[in-house]
Amino acid sequence: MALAYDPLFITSDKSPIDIASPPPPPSSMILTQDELKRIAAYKAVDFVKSGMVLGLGTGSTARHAVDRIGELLRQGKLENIVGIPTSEKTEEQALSLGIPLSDLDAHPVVDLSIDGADEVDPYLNLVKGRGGSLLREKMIEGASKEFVVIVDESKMVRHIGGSRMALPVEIVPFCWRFTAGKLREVMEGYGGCEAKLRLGGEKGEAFVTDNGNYIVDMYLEKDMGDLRSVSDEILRLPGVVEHGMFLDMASTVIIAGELGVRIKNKHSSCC
Ligand SMILES: O=C[C@H](O)[C@H](O)[C@H](O)COP(=O)(O)O
Repeated sequence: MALAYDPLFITSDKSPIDIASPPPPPSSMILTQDELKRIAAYKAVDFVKSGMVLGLGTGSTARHAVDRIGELLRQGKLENIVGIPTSEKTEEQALSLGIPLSDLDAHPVVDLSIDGADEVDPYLNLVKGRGGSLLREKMIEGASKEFVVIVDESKMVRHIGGSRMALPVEIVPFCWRFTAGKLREVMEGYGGCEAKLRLGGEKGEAFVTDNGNYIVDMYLEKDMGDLRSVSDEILRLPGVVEHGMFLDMASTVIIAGELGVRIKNKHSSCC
């Protein structure tokens, strides 16, 4: 499907993202958030080459990238792709598109992963997992030589947690209240948080991840400061499996906005 955007608007910015800059001049073309997601996704698929092992992300943005890869395979414009899905949902989508699939056991090194994110800070640190798929995503994207993140501009934040929405932590179901309490205690040293069990079904039961675990969503009260130190403390808690901060993992972030597409590369971002 043809995209309604002007490729001349694709820019590659060497400075940190300035989210305080004045709004762009009015554009005659109003794109929906989903169209922006698709624009970012299609741009990311330009990085894909025949023969690659690809990490296939999860969520409403990554879904467009997976669709596009399927389309290019069908058209014969891509060949010999092996996809490694980051969730059962993506696996189902990829299978329906005829994308050949494998896993990290068979392919411990992934050439390129493409995935969405819930937040991106100016240093390209991410929050992921609001859709519940953070563990497999972190394993596969952590094993990738290149990790391209695709977002619409609403995902850009000044600091991790800055959207005031959930920072997910995957935990084992055993005594989840105890682990949620420990997470609150840890976070007291970093500005405090509310920590709530994520619920999934109509009957108010806990959301269960593809790995059979629960998710506690942390709502931060302040900028946490030293993210590496928060990460280490959270991961030291015995009931915690993984958290949704993806620190220093993204090599490129593609941001689609009303004015076009900006591309941020890790090595051109600040600090
Ligand atoms: O668990 C979900 C994943 O981390 C998603 O990549 C993330 O939540 C972004 O999803 P979306 O593209 O739907 O905003």
